[in-house]
Amino acid sequence: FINLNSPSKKPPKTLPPGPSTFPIIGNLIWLTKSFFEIEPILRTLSSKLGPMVTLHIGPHPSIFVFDRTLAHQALVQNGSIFSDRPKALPTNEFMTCHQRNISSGTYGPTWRLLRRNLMSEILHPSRIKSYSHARKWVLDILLNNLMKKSKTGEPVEVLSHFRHAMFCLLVLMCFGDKLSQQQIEEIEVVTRKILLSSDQFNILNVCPSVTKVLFRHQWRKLFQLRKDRENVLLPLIRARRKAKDESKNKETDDYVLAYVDTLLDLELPLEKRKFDEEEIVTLTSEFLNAGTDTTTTALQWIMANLVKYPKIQNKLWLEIKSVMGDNDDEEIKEDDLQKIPYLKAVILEGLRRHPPGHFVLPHRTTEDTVLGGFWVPKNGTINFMVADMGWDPKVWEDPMAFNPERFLKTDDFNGEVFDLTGSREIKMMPFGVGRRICPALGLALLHLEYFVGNMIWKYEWKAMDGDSISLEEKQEFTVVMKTPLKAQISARKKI
Ligand code: HEM
Repeated sequence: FINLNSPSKKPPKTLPPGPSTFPIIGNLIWLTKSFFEIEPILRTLSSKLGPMVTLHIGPHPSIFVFDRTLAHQALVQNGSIFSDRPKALPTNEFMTCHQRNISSGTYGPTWRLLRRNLMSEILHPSRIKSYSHARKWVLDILLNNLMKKSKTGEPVEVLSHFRHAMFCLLVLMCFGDKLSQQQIEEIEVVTRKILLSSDQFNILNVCPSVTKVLFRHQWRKLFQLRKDRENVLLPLIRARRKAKDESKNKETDDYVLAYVDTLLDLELPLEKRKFDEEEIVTLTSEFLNAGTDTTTTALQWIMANLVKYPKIQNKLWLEIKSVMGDNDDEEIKEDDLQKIPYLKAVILEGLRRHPPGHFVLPHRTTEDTVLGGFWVPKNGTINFMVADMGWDPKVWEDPMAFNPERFLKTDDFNGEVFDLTGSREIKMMPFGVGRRICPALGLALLHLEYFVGNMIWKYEWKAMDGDSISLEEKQEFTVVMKTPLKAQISARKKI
């Protein structure tokens, strides 16, 4: 790795290899493609060209890295150069109030302030603990809904139940109050609409001055989506501000600090003003997007594998039983989770085999630099092949098999519990690594362990007669099951 600012180094000026392309038109065509369409093309290119591949997408080269050692060199060892985000495409810029949120924010004081606020105010372990009654409330909703549905005798299509549970939880963390199921559903509908429509608006980013005329209906649709989001979220933000002003949010038993509370008084470091309402809508909507879809997707993949492989499900249940004893009526408490190492192994294996995102969010370099012997230009976009790293046969034996046992062999990890942050070495990176690593890694793992553990403890899950669970993938906002999981669910018999 060479820092080109060092005068003694002669920089190579060769970009990583890539396919030949028609200038301008070729660049524009890539812009219209989703990551899911690009992924297999990149894989084929990498098998011929090596661990780094360049595509010319839009005005700057986009570099894709397959190699975990190079990912570590870039994101961990040289994080200050590789942690910026590219300038947002026009449609994203519009939806994020000029990138004024965490995930698309440029590497600088505003991003730092927002990220630190989220991590210290909401994602700090003691604060996460304060939401434990919310998790119990949501677990009851989820278990009741699943059981109600299964009593009809029909196989249960679980995805909508998982998603609703995650929305109940994240909406509560975001806005503080237990909203009605109808209000939560409204938020769910508008958030999903925005997530699912992002590819549909890709075309608008090709010469916006032209598409604003040619595709004005599409632009109008995008405006309407932003308005719909505002209509649903703004009343909640205002209600919380009013409550704060009137009662100074007395620390009563019911009171929990919500994400929106922490945003109301925050001051933009450069502009020296508070965030306006539209910006707070963007930030709360980011919280809901980032927290619900990823976890819902992971939940579905993990439960699908437990249905597909009953032996693994049974082993997990027996291990839970060894901790819970005959307390069949009790749910697994959060403090009990760490006593069930096989549960952690199942979750890690789920995230390795089926990471919800097959890429990280695009990063941008702040300097000319060199990685893997190639030039990475300043302002170049660089991304990392998350799924491929978790499936690397040089690291993982029989990588496409679902085998949680691999996470129990601590000798493979120098006698330690597996480190997901990749700080010393990357073996997989479903949450990214380095300065842009998912700030909610701990919360996400807790949600997955708590809900998967309890769903297996309370119910037995079986495939429908004659049905084999298909692991085929489909790209939505995350990479989801092409055929959503349907299962027969029954209460565990007392033994
Ligand atoms: C299984 C669940 C989750 C997975 C697999 C996941 C994965 C990721 C990944 C891959 C990134 C991008 C890292 C990069 O660009 O290098 C990311 C960023 C982010 N995630 Fe998560 N995430 C999950 C859950 C959550 C939850 C529950 C929240 C919030 C409540 C959240 C909030 C964020 C935010 C704000 C960022 C942007 C960080 C930044 O740019 O500094 N995520 N996540």
